[in-house]
Amino acid sequence: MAYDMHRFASRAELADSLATTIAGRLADAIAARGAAFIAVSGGSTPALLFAALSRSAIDWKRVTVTLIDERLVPADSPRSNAKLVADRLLQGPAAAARFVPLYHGTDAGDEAAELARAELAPLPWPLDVAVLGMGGDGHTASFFPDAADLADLLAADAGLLALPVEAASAGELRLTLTLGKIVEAGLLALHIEGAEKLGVLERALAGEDLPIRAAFEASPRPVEIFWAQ
Ligand SMILES: O=C1O[C@H](COP(=O)(O)O)[C@@H](O)[C@H](O)[C@H]1O
Repeated sequence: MAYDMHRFASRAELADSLATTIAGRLADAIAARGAAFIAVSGGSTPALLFAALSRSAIDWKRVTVTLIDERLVPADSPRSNAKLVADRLLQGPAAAARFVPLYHGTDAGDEAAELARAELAPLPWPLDVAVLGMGGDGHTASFFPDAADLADLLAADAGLLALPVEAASAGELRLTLTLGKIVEAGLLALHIEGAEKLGVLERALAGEDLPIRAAFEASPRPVEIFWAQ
């Protein structure tokens, strides 16, 4: 397991630094092949990051944005990660980006996964950037510790692209990108904030069997950890 730890004095500094790093990777991808592809997480953590990233002066019309994971809820639900992206990231210059959601109007897990796969398959894989978050329970993407089939989900064929996830602690049914597709990203960043999450991450890195550990184990390159108190 390899990683680089980037610590910041404030969450605003973290957001600016991570946004600059991501924008640089996207600009490099655009220069190299005319397009860039990023998957972002939802939840409560990324709002500041999204605001900073949305202001980046890159050629956003060449950028495709999708989600690391999603709750199977309508796009106007406050629980929707797509809503967070629409409200906070796809603003200003970044409004020109193409957004590919994971939720397509059904909350039936297998059907939702099939619809998402059809949208995801033609995208320009591998991801240039994947931004993971982590819950206080050690989940990342929608790999929840109490998902009955967690081992199968983590080991799923990367080519499946999207997997349905059911876990009591997750609330709604969810979709997640496969771990294999996430860790293929040219830049795999983990964005976490607060002492509690840092403690959870440290336990995972020390050997505790939490889902976040699987991302580090699967990643072929160092995971870039961005943390602020
Ligand atoms: O459920 C989710 O939680 C994680 C972490 O969210 P946070 O609110 O603690 O920041 C997030 O990475 C994931 O995308 C989201 O669906």
